[in-house]
Amino acid sequence: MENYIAELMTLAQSCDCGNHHHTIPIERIKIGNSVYRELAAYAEYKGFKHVVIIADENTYQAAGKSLSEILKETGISISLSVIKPDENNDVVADEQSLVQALLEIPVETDVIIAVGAGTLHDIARFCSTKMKLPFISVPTAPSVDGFTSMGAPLIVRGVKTTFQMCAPIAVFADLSVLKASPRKMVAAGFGDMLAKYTSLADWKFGHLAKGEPYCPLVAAITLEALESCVEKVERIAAADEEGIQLLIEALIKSGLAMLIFGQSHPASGGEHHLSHYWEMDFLQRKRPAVLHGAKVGVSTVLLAEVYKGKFLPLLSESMQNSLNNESLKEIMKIYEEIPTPGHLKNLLTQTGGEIMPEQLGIDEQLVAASLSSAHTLRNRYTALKFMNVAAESSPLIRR
Ligand SMILES: NC(=O)C1=CN([C@@H]2O[C@H](COP(=O)(O)OP(=O)(O)OC[C@H]3O[C@@H](n4cnc5c(N)ncnc54)[C@H](OP(=O)(O)O)[C@@H]3O)[C@@H](O)[C@H]2O)C=CC1
Ligand SMILES: O=C(CO)COP(=O)(O)O
Repeated sequence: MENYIAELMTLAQSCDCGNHHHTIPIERIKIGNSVYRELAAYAEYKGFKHVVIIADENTYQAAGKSLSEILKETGISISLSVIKPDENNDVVADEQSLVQALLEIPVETDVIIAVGAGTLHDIARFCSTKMKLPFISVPTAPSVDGFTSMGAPLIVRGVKTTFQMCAPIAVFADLSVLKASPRKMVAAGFGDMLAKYTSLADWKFGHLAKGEPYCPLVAAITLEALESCVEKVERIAAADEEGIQLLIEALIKSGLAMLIFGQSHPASGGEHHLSHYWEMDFLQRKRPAVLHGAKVGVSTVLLAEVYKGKFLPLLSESMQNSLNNESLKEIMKIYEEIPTPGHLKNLLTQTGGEIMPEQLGIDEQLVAASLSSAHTLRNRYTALKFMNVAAESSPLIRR
């Protein structure tokens, strides 16, 4: 994929959207079998003498152990930070995990290797940024698009907040490890991609309605990654080598889109804000975590329903005065083009993903609370925010 990165950088240079495009610092992206030997060769080439692997019990068993053995053969010294689970037995990117990782990274470390899924990558990118050390990404499951992004959604004092940190300098994704990851994580990765239907719509909406920064190139990269998954949903559902490869490539591309833009707008709209709200509620009530991609898959179906059933009528009713007709038509078209909830459910079901909040233990009360409050978690103008802000200011509007 190095050619892909070079192409993106060229396209970004000629993009005239007016936004700053971040340089992609990723020197290598290897997706294949036996790529850990390539990682060891890369580490030697970079002159790294001391590496620290950040993993947890599961991901150490899935990949960290074999990677350590390969690295040892090269004479590189290895330290290990195995992040402890919380009282619900979940590994969470919160203050305790961040401090544990920082304490366990020796001063002589040259590079951090994140071995795991989304949470471990966010812990590693936080440490990497704060300790001014590069980090290498080793995904153990195709579950999120956070491997190549620069944002770290962290739980700080119980609130899920994204901090812009840094991207890895290289990614080594071993297909045999990814194929062996739990099927629920594959379904979650597909859910995180499907969420781009509503996130892309919300991003364009924020731009047209409030002039928020927007980049058509970044949107196109994300859309292309989304469509590549939908077109081959049956291969992803089969979780065979072709399916897993195309899913991890799409997740990596979506992460790159966020990285170029420097913010998560292309990948995270109202559906992510609902998911973050649910996650925080579960943490507060000490309930075991639900996979991020499972939540955003379900919240995408829910929002597709809300946007088509309530937002579109509301929009034509209340926005005619504040937007020119062309923008209004464009916005209507964007939300009309989101696939129907039925179609989204069908896609998620094929991969083994959940489709209804109650399947994830999210009850009606929590859904209702999230629909009226989740928009406050991010400073981003989405249709979800519009519905709430408009509802507050207009007695005509009922949620
Ligand atoms: N930075 C960004 O741009 C993005 C960040 N995110 C963030 O990522 C986080 C969610 O990440 P997600 O990947 O869903 O889940 P986690 O990283 O939290 O991992 C969930 C579970 O996967 C297990 N696991 C991982 N790999 C394997 C494997 N190969 N075999 C067996 N078990 C495995 C872990 O086990 P155990 O922990 O027990 O070892 C863990 O229980 C959220 O905090 C989300 O906000 C999401 C998208 C983008
Ligand atoms: O999860 C993300 C993209 O999939 C990132 O979202 P946030 O930056 O909103 O937390």
